[in-house]
Amino acid sequence: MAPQLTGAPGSAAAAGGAAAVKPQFHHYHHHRLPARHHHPSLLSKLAFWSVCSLSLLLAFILLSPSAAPASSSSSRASTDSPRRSLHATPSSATWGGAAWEKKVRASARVRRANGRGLSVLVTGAAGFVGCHAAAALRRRGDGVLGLDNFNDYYDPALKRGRAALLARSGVYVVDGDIADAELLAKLFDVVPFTHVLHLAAQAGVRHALVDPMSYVRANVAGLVALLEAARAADPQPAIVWASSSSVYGLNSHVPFSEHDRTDRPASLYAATKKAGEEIAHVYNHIYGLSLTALRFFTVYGPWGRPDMAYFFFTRDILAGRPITVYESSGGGAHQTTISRDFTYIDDIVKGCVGALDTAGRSTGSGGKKRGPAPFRTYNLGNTSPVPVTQLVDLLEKMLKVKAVRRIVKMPRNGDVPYTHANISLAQRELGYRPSTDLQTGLKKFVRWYLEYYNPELAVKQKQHGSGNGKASRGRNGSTSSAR
Ligand SMILES: O=C(O)[C@H]1O[C@H](OP(=O)(O)OP(=O)(O)OC[C@H]2O[C@@H](n3ccc(=O)[nH]c3=O)[C@H](O)[C@@H]2O)[C@H](O)[C@@H](O)[C@@H]1O
Repeated sequence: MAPQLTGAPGSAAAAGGAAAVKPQFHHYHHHRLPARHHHPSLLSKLAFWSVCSLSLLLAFILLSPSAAPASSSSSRASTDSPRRSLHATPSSATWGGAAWEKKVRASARVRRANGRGLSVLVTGAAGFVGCHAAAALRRRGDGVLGLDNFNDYYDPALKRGRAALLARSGVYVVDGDIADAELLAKLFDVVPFTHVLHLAAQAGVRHALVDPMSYVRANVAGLVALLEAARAADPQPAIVWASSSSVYGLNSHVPFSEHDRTDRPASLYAATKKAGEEIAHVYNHIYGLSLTALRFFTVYGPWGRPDMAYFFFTRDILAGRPITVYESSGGGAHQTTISRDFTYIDDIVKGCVGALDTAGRSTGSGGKKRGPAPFRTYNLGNTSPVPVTQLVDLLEKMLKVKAVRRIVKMPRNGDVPYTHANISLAQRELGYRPSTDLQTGLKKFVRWYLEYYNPELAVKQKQHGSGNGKASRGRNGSTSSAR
């Protein structure tokens, strides 16, 4: 791991920019009615069905982020001046213009001495996994361009921090949304990407109870927007993308193998990832896109996601706040303890890079399939599940603070009790070999966390090898991240 990235952020929450939608379709329905010859009941029926169709159409448009009007594209087609993205993002992103294109090209340029390398578009590059993967690719000389909408699912400052690190190593992260078809078309136009590492997503299992539509926008509509752009691109890139261990849902056959059932998701998040796997199959089948889905198992590490348990447990333990630890509500052979196959970020990054390196080519061009292309699915886990209670024990030891535990029965919030990856397929075909156990990886996370959020405590712990856990809050504030 490069010194600047001793941990990693997970997949960035993507898409979902609220587009201003102008309903321009009223006339379409009206002008089809020959007004004079209608019987009153026929008229009322027609009026009724018109209203129904209009409502449906309106609902569809309002719920679809890719529905931004593509009007006035000609006036915006100039490459000479920057323009606002069609999809508002919290940062009011701009893109376009000659200087912008130059930056995009420079970032995506392969830097290996032999000139042979990948040119990769990394979506969700300001996210946890995205930022680490982009940095790893850049380190070996591949061309890397990032794309992220910097949304506020969790503290955007953390995402900006990751993007700043990438900028220092020469990776530019375009501030834009995967659902912005115009932006994607432009990117593929400017750079003939060989690969896309698609990590932009709405992540998090429990948040789907709070904002279900954000999952549909990012993980379904956003994925389709990306695949549409990729299938129309010439050359078509090979695509490697983040699915999730959560697709195994209520599967109780362990360890989870790629051959196991994935048709019983326990959360909307899982259902949208599963939908993504099916959608990917369609694009592989019709357009010859090379598609590889990676099922990540609870990825953790430095620069991680504040919405994940290991992260906010750390924050709350340090602040002396109680943490809620779920215990099994019983039933099922493997469900006595809530456990996760926690997987360290560097191992996940190796899996991503292995998947990119072994991805066969897409066979289509300009939207036309020329032959069968690879369609692959791999588990990327650690293959050694650890109970969540043990995770808390480890954190207490490393932080030197006793946690205030509130033990509660696991609520029906989309969580599954147990995950355990069978990784033999990834081992065989990607050369994937995870090498970091939870204790080692968590130590690296805690070191990063203290340095980032609580540098005084970090120094104290380093100097004295002990801490009282009540040290002052760091310059970034240990409670700053949104959940
Ligand atoms: O592997 C995956 O596919 C998924 O991993 C994580 O989901 P999860 O494993 O549920 O990770 P956390 O949300 O960090 O939860 C870890 C464990 O802590 C437990 N937990 C969570 C929250 C809490 O307050 N208390 C608690 O005991 C959960 O039930 C779970 O067993 C990510 O959040 C998902 O985005 C990802 O797709």
